[in-house]
Amino acid sequence: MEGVDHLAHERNKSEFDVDAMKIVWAGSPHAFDVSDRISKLVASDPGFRKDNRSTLSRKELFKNTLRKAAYAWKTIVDLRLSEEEAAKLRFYVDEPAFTDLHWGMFIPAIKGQGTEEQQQKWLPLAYKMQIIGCYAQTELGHGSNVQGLETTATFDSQTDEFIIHSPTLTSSKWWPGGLGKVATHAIAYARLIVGGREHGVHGFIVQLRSLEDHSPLLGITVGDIGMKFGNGAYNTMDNGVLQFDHVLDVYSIAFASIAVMLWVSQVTCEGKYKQSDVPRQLVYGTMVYVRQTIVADASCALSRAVCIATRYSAVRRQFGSQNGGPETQVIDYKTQQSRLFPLLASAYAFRFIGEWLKWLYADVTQRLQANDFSTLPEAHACTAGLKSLTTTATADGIEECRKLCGGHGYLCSSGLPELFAVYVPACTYEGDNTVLLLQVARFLMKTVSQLGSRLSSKKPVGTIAYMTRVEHLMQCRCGVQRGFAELSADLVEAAVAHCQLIVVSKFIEKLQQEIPGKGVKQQLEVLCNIYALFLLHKHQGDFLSTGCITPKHAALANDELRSLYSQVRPNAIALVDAFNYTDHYLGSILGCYDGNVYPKLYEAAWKDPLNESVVPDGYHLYIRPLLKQEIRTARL
Ligand SMILES: CCCCCCCCCC/C=C\CCCC(=O)SCCNC(=O)CCNC(=O)[C@H](O)C(C)(C)COP(=O)(O)OP(=O)(O)OC[C@H]1O[C@@H](n2cnc3c(N)ncnc32)[C@H](O)[C@@H]1OP(=O)(O)O
Ligand SMILES: Cc1cc2nc3c(=O)[nH]c(=O)nc-3n(C[C@H](O)[C@H](O)[C@H](O)COP(=O)(O)OP(=O)(O)OC[C@H]3O[C@@H](n4cnc5c(N)ncnc54)[C@H](O)[C@@H]3O)c2cc1C
Repeated sequence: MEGVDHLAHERNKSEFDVDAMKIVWAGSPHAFDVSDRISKLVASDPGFRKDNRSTLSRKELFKNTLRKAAYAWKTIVDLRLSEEEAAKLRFYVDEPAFTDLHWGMFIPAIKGQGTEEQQQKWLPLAYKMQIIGCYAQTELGHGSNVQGLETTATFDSQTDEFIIHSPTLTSSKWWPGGLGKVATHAIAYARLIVGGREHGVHGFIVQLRSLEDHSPLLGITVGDIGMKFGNGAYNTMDNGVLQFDHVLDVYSIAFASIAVMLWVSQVTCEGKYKQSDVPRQLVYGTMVYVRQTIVADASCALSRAVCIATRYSAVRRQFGSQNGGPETQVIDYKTQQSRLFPLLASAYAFRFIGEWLKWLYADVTQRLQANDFSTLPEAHACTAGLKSLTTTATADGIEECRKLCGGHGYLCSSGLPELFAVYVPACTYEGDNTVLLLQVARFLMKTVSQLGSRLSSKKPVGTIAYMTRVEHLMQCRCGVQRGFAELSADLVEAAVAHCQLIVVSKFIEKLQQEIPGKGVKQQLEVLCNIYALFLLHKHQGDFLSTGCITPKHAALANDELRSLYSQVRPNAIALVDAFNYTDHYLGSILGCYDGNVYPKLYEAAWKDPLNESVVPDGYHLYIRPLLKQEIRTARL
């Protein structure tokens, strides 16, 4: 029945202050207020409806996304929302679109790598959306290997301009989000050529389309690369293909390139190239920035899936009826708990590691401004490794949540298939997860060779086993005289172990902070222990081989896990309520707040276009002849 909370009995079991946990999840009372207000604003506005996406054609879907993006911008302007509120609104609109790359990469690239002069030129236009930008780095032939990019930017000292060109088919820019049909400008990465000499990959701001009629400019060929995984999903985004045919950068100011050249290097008006003495990898700065935001995104995506699966697991009953009584809630089965609760713990773990990574990125950015590059290698390794670890775990976790919901998890109305389809490219974009782990492995090898076996002593006591595991994995690999490439698969395992050590240690450090609210810290301690012991159980071979735990310890850890699952059980619904997601944002009948699943599933079925007629199109043409044997049947 509408209005009845079918999960009230679960909510009454909670042993902690849910409202206080909401603040912890949001990060602060202010952050909670903004999230709560904006999520309800979006949920209550029919202009942001999203439950029909799976029934639209690609063109209808894309046009609807453009409508929503324009409507969101109008809402932001009309309500005079702050930058923080506007970002939250785009988050809760929950539709991959060109705006993600405009705000998420194009603007950060200019802010992070542009000089004052170029920021003054481009940022006001970008903030007012008078230009729409994308980040055009990947090419048809190269994505992971940035130094393999083929697009060229040749400096013409006669005209004081750059000629951007795609010399080969494989040099076509390929994948940039927003590029296909919307972006008017790109930050394009190209090989800089000055005076016949090549100076590696640099970034350039290039105008792609007329601001008058949106037609591609002279020398620009641009379009969409076609349908992607899943039906609705990421097909709201116009990932594009772009070719430059000797584009003279005549449509914007003469000096086209962004200041990464002025910051990392310079091209003088006389056509002289001056390499400054900063690490050339600063040209990758935007990727480092996005990787740390992707870690925070992982906690959002995983928590969304876990909220759906947890609420549905409390609603669903299957088997176990005693004397005609109610069947057993599937959330009470130990197998369901052993699959679901580690994901609940991971969602909280990724939330806190995302907070720490945001601090680390801000710290390294501040140091870079003072020409202090001392923490850049660690920042690169951490952002690369944690992006890889959290996105892999989240993609796998969303799929596990779908399976935890049985058959109904496969319905679009569960919200899980689309969430999976939209999320999984995070394991690839912003750096293929294996390629990024190889960067971490390289960092660990260097650290071991510099520090000897002790990778780091600065870890909480509870992580000794985790630290010993990493050192053991590294010693086993570094000890043998074989090349990095030969050992890379093993070193990637050590890299994963290192990242897991960081997540566990930052969760423990979080618990050392002052955390207000009845029972809140206790619940987080249970979740932290679940996260740490679940991984210890999953990788117990590594831990046993280090000798720092015995088989008896491993057995005790497993017993403790079961006990911890029992402690979470009465609090599970409250722990996912703490995410404070609206039904609109969840987009899931199985995860609806009131747990009134079956009537909503049944009602939703009849809304499918296929049910607009009781006799389907095609019956008279194909089925009736079949049934009436009017088609000559093969001799049996
Ligand atoms: C439900 C949620 C739904 C959400 C939906 C939202 C939708 C929208 C979201 C969209 C978000 C993002 C869109 C995606 C955008 C992109 O994909 S942009 C393109 C991303 N591309 C990449 O990430 C490419 C990956 N490759 C690289 O980064 C480099 O090629 C690589 C680092 C692998 C190698 O670089 P090289 O230049 O070849 O360097 P090496 O020789 O390996 O190393 C040399 C030294 O440099 C150090 N290094 C490398 N990178 C960095 C760095 N970034 N910062 C600092 N230092 C770096 C490296 O450690 C070596 O150091 P050493 O010599 O060992 O001391
Ligand atoms: C949805 C989506 C959105 C995107 N948006 C953008 C965007 O806005 N802008 C942009 O510039 N790009 C974008 N990209 C491109 C993305 O950044 C690249 O696809 C990504 O960096 C991976 O590069 P690749 O495609 O070349 O993969 P590859 O490197 O070709 O990966 C193929 C396989 O090779 C393996 N491999 C590669 N190198 C090594 C190595 N050295 N050692 C071991 N294994 C290796 C990988 O692990 C992988 O298994 C997007 C991609 C997607 C899917």
